[in-house]
Amino acid sequence: MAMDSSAKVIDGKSVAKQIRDEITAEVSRMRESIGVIPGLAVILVGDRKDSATYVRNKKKACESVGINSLEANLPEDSTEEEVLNYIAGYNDDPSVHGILVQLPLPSHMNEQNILNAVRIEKDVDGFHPLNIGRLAMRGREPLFVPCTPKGCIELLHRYNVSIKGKRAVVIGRSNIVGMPAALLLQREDATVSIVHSRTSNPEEIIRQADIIIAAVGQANMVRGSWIKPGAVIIDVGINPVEDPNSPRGYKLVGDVCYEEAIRIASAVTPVPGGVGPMTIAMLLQNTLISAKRVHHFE
Ligand SMILES: NC(=O)C1=CN([C@@H]2O[C@H](COP(=O)(O)OP(=O)(O)OC[C@H]3O[C@@H](n4cnc5c(N)ncnc54)[C@H](OP(=O)(O)O)[C@@H]3O)[C@@H](O)[C@H]2O)C=CC1
Ligand SMILES: Nc1nc(=O)c2c([nH]1)NC[C@@H]1CN(c3ccc(C(=O)N[C@@H](CCC(=O)O)C(=O)O)cc3)C=[N+]21
Repeated sequence: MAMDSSAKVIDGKSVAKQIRDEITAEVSRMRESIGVIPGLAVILVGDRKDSATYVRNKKKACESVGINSLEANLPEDSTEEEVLNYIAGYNDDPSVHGILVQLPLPSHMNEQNILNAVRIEKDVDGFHPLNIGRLAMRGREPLFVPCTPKGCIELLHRYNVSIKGKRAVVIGRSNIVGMPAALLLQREDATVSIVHSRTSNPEEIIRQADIIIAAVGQANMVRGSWIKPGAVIIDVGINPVEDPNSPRGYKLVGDVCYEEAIRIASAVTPVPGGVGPMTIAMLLQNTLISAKRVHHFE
């Protein structure tokens, strides 16, 4: 069995580019036929370096497809009320079709109050409890699906990985990635197990997976010996590790040991260049969906 040479790299960066091209075409068709330009508002509180980088990337991505981007940069010591005021302003602003509050928020703020305040019609992150609730229920449809899990499923679809009836294991159960990823896989008729920090024998469970979505935040945690030969691996983790050879002094690695995984899996997403760019593409897609929906534009 030629496991070694058959493993495929799932190129999230190029799929994301393809999706951005599709969005660019739709945005200009919409502008030309009804004169509406989709708008995304991003609220960033504090000056975490990683968050600032992500917000900058989101803004650049908006510009690249012709979506208007608005940005509110609030100081770390802002009050919850100030954040809520910005949300209220964007909720009422008809030029804004999507609102994203960058997470994590400073610890003195109540994340739940803030996420609840975003109008569900503009909840392009899909984090409002009503959207998550609908995602969890059979026969209901959320207005928006969370971007990172949506990007993971989109990669599986675009690489013709069938999900129905397969055993999927999601590692991690966070509100923003693991939990909605498990719900989406279940909606796609996979048989889903969730592994978390209290799981006993995680390796044994992970080894049964035809599809693995890893969203843990632990560099290289999943080893080659934990992987069933031929499994498909979506690695969401983004972990900085020291690297004296890089000009920044660090490099980014996933939650899965890539060098080992590529020898045994049938397909693997790299880090960087895997899920990250897809997250941003899905955010643009959700913003477009929102603008189309309010303006009844097909
Ligand atoms: N590519 C992208 O677009 C994105 C990437 N990320 C990256 O994905 C990773 C996960 O992010 P996020 O979900 O926000 O992280 P969280 O820290 O919120 O959640 C981590 C989850 O992993 C579980 N976990 C932690 N340690 C272990 C372990 N040793 N074994 C099994 N499970 C474990 C935790 O379990 P428990 O619930 O028991 O605590 C928790 O459910 C991070 O590296 C983050 O940077 C995040 C968002 C988007
Ligand atoms: N409300 C909210 N919504 C989010 O979607 C959200 C959030 N908060 N908080 C933080 C996480 C993280 N996240 C990423 C987005 C893009 C990349 C990304 O583009 N990564 C590139 C490059 C990374 C780099 O070089 O720094 C890659 O993996 O190739 C990574 C991570 C969105 N998140």
